Order: sequence, then structure tokens, then C-alpha cells
Amino acid sequence: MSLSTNKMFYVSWEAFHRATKELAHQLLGKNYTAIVAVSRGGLVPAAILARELNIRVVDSICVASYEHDKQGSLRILKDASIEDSEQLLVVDDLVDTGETAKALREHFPKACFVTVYAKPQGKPLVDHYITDIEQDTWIQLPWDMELAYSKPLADK
Ligand SMILES: O=P(O)(O)OC[C@H]1O[C@H](OP(=O)(O)OP(=O)(O)O)[C@H](O)[C@@H]1O
Ligand code: HPA
Ligand SMILES: [Mg+2]
Repeated sequence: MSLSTNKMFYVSWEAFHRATKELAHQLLGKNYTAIVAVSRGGLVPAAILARELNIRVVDSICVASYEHDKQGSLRILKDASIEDSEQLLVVDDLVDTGETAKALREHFPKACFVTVYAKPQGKPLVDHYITDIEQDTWIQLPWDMELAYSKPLADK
């Protein structure tokens, strides 16, 4: 989905942390031994999950799929050095069209693929996620935003 939609779902750092901890609760006790973060969006939830689940082996796969807000084909810029296994968690921030998830599932067929947010098109490709977001809504993540002054209603 491109950024042309005007429906927005704004996520604060606190909300992102809370949702990711909820994801950690779902994964607790499943004995995952390693995490691969899907860079860049998966880096933040991967750090939070690693802390909550006490996983010390954390790697990344660096991919580029969106060029200038339009979806292109997925390119692997750097692969992870961790082997695929059922004890591996592959973490991304969200699934939208599911193109990234599809490619990653092919790359790590045994691993558990998780995200914090999921839109309907990508949802079937995710093993665990926390929050449903409509397909036509753009998720504004906290690292893409900054605090800004808001005029009082009376001055608008
Ligand atoms: O389900 P899809 O339609 O494939 O979209 C989901 C992917 O898009 C975003 O990454 P993006 O490629 O924008 O790059 P970034 O993580 O480096 O910001 C997001 O972090 C997911 O990885
Ligand atoms: N928000 C941020 N990045 C994204 C989205 C979104 O809704 N979809 C694909 N990449
Ligand atoms: Mg990404």
C-alpha cells in the first residue's frame, strides 16, 4: 500500500512498547532460542522481544522492498547468519500486503514469523500479531514521527 491514503493510525512509543510486550506474552514459554529482526522496522520490536523473552542471540536480515513509498520487489541486502529452525523467531513491525512476509517465509520456512501490526492482506502470513489495522490505513510508527505544537481549537 502506498502512502497516498489519508487514514492514519498513529502509534506512540508507549503504545508500541505495550503492544510488543503483549506479543512477548503470547510467545512466552515456547522456547525460542534466537531472533532475526527484519531490518529496519523489525529492529525495535526484536530488541523488546529479546529482552522480555531473555533471548541473547539476535541477528538481522536487511531487506529493501519499498522505494519512494511505492512497493518494489524485495531485495536481500544482507542475510542473517542464523540457520532456519523451529526455535527461530523472525520479527517485523507490521505486515501490509504480505509481500515481505511471503519472501521471508520462503527464506525461513521453519521459523515463527511475528509482527506487532497486521493488515488483512498480510495477516494469513503471520503466526502471531497483536493489533489489526484496516488495509487502507497507514500506520505511523513512532520512529517516523516527532512531537509538534498543536494550535488550540479556538485558534484554528
Ligand atoms: O507487507 P508489506 O506490504 O511487504 O509491507 C511490510 C513491510 O514494509 C515495511 O518495511 P519497509 O520496506 O517500508 O522498510 P523499513 O522496514 O526499512 O522501514 C514494514 O517494516 C514491513 O517490513
Ligand atoms: N506504515 C509504515 N510502513 C509501512 C506500512 C504502513 O502502514 N505499510 C508498509 N510499510
Ligand atoms: Mg520493514
